[in-house]
Amino acid sequence: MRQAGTVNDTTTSLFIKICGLRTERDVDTAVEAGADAVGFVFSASPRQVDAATAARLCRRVPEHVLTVGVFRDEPLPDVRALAGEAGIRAVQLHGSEGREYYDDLGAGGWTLIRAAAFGEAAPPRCGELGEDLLLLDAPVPGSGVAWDWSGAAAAVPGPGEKWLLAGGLTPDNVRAAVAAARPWGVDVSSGVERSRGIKDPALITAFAAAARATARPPA
Ligand SMILES: O=C(O)c1ccccc1NCC(=O)[C@H](O)[C@H](O)COP(=O)(O)O
Repeated sequence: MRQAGTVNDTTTSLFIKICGLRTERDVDTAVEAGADAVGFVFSASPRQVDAATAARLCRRVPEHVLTVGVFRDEPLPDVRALAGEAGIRAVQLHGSEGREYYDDLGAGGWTLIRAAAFGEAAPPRCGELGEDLLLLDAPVPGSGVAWDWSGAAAAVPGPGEKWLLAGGLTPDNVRAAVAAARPWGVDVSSGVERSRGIKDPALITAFAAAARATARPPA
């Protein structure tokens, strides 16, 4: 069973995160499809949820699935308050939050996910800011825009590092994306939507099945 501050690393399957969930049906579909993590966006977005909604949705999520709150440069007290009220177990940060910000949330017991756009001057390394997991994304998060994943395998995390690939993934391209980038797991939002901010249960199920059928590349 996964604890706060850790992520499951006991299988050779890809870790699968479905992000931007807003309804009971979204959550139930993702859990039934076998997601390892579900994400709730608290930043300004068509997918934004408030703390009460996230709390209601989190209560439906079984213990073995990680609940993740997504933030971008919000004041730290707001993140603590929203994450606490919602009862989420992990915080995913997309902005320019620094080491002290990570340390504070880490001390609060939250699993920490650092999102970074690939192509930054210095290739990111998982753990640099105290995060448990790195997420390599497109320059605009949640945009559904793919990037050149092929550069990531060689240039970014070292062998065996935990990192999630995100940005423009879909049920149709996830297999090729994993072969190109060699991530530890995958994260999707736009690619499982029928219109911006509205999830499609059939696409969630198809994405999870396609990702589940793709073995995690060896470290
Ligand atoms: O989804 C948003 O609108 C959003 C807003 C602000 C910060 C992060 C946001 N989303 C993060 C994600 O949903 C994922 O981590 C990832 O970027 C998914 O991207 P995509 O599958 O390309 O939509």
